[in-house]
Amino acid sequence: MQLSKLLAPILLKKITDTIDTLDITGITADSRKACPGCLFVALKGHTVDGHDFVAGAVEQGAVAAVVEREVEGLPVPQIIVHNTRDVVPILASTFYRHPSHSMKVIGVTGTNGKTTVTNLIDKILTDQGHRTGLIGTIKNRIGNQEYDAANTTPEALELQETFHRMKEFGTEYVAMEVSSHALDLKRVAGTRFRTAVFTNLTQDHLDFHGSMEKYRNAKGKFFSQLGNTYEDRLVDNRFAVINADDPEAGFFIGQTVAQVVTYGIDKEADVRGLNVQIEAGGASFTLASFAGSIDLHLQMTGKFSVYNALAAAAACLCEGVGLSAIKASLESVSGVDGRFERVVAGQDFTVIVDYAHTPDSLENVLKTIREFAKGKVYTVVGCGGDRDRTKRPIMARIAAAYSDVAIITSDNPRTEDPEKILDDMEQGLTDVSRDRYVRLTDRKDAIRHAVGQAVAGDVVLIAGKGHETYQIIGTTKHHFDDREVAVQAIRGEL
Ligand SMILES: CC(=O)N[C@H]1[C@@H](OP(=O)(O)OP(=O)(O)OC[C@H]2O[C@@H](n3ccc(=O)[nH]c3=O)[C@H](O)[C@@H]2O)O[C@H](CO)[C@@H](O)[C@@H]1O[C@H](C)C(=O)N[C@@H](C)C(=O)N[C@H](CCC(=O)O)C(=O)O
Ligand SMILES: Nc1ncnc2c1ncn2[C@@H]1O[C@H](COP(=O)(O)OP(=O)(O)OP(=O)(O)O)[C@@H](O)[C@H]1O
Ligand SMILES: N[C@H](CCC[C@H](N)C(=O)O)C(=O)O
Ligand SMILES: [Mg+2]
Repeated sequence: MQLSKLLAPILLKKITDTIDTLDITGITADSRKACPGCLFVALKGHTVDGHDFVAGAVEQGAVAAVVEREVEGLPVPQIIVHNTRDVVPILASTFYRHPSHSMKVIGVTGTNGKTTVTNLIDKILTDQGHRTGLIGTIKNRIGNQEYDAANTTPEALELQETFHRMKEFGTEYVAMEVSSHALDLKRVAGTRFRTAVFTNLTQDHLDFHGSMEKYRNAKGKFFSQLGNTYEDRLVDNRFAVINADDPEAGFFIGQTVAQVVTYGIDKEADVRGLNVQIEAGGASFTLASFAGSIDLHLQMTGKFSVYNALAAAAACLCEGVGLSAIKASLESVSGVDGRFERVVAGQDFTVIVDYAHTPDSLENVLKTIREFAKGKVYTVVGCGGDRDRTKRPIMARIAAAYSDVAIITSDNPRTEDPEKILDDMEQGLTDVSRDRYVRLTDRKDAIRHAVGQAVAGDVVLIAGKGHETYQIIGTTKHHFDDREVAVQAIRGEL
């Protein structure tokens, strides 16, 4: 693509040399991925500054660079802009010819439930015979082809390239998770969304956002940007699907000019779950909506699963999918990888692996378990290193409050000292008696201990890692799968 065409929509401060005849073959923000003929964009990161790698990118073949400040001695033209992070999503979307404009992209944001809701939306739309794509924490998928996901929401360049490949494949619908980091770091700024879904807002990521208000405002941007240009509104409908029961529902509704569709259980809503029954093997409810009412029996349990099903149903009702089709798809889902996943290896007690890594999700999962546990509840839980420190004592307190025994342990300590993370967790246990919790730094020891104590009728919850198949210690990823370790522990092979 001609560089001058690519730069047309961008407000430039200065160009250091003529670019009239320059064609570029690609764009990258990572010097290590620079190819001959590409454009390099220098981003200031949390660890390093991309401006320090412009020369390296040029050595690898970059023919021009977009920068915030001129780098001395470069043999290629430099395009100087005010903020490269603002510019990169526009460049990415323009380079790939705005792929999100020709698909219906349904984005899901919220502290908990994004992966589950996107998977449910994807299931309903795929069952309708649509070509679909999925972007999220566990994996990205185009048709039947799966790709590893480094982040829940990819950086703008990777995202637009993924959209491009989806479009080439003939994808009609994309269900994607939109994290608050992505909103803050402008990863989705170049994306046109058909629908924005809000699940809930509770504490997480305070290390990154600084306060709950800033965290909420980051998510608010998703709704304020939805269909907010005149041109956008002329094209087709935009929907904001909002959890009416969340205390912040009003805030999110107030942010958007899109058509609001609410869902909920406790409060009046456009798509409502009535007569909710939670059992060990699933959840039943009546879905009452503007399209009629229908009874549903989910294989997934917990009130939170009803919310996730309602969110997915509301988003798909906006697409004109019929209620009975929605029911059939939702009822056929046995669960999502690593979310309330049962581990069965011949034992006479229940073992559940779940991705609860926030105070709210842990509380929800434990409340659900408490509703059907006949015996004792053992909870294995840790908190991630290099992440929100303030959630650590809260999560430990929740684990102890709802369990007979809480086993606090490590969950991706990353570059922090695992013992310090456990010290932080223990701050929440100062008034909990010592026989109600155990501290075992090694996650294998913690799982072995919980499984070793459990007898018939008991429940062991292993929380925090879900689908993850690794434990990050320092900067090294070691293979670790809670489900595998649980099976080994049950079989006495640990
Ligand atoms: C805080 C955060 O989001 N960090 C992301 C960020 O890393 P960073 O700011 O440290 O980047 P950096 O290493 O300083 O590099 C700055 C720039 O220099 C470039 N560079 C760097 C080195 C080099 O040799 N050459 C070079 O050009 C880099 O490509 C980059 O453009 O940019 C990286 C490259 O795209 C991301 O992988 C990284 O995500 C890290 C792995 C991460 O853990 N992110 C988490 C916090 C996150 O985003 N989580 C949310 C989900 C949360 C949830 O769902 O609950 C998510 O969407 O995944
Ligand atoms: N609607 C919900 N409300 C509260 N907790 C939920 C909800 N849905 C799922 N959970 C809990 O949160 C955990 C994570 O669910 P899920 O992976 O769907 O969320 P997520 O928002 O994608 O998380 P992440 O931010 O890590 O990507 C689940 O394992 C479950 O414990
Ligand atoms: N998306 C979340 C995942 C947390 C998963 C948990 N296992 C941890 O490592 O803290 C994050 O990056 O904060
Ligand atoms: Mg997710």
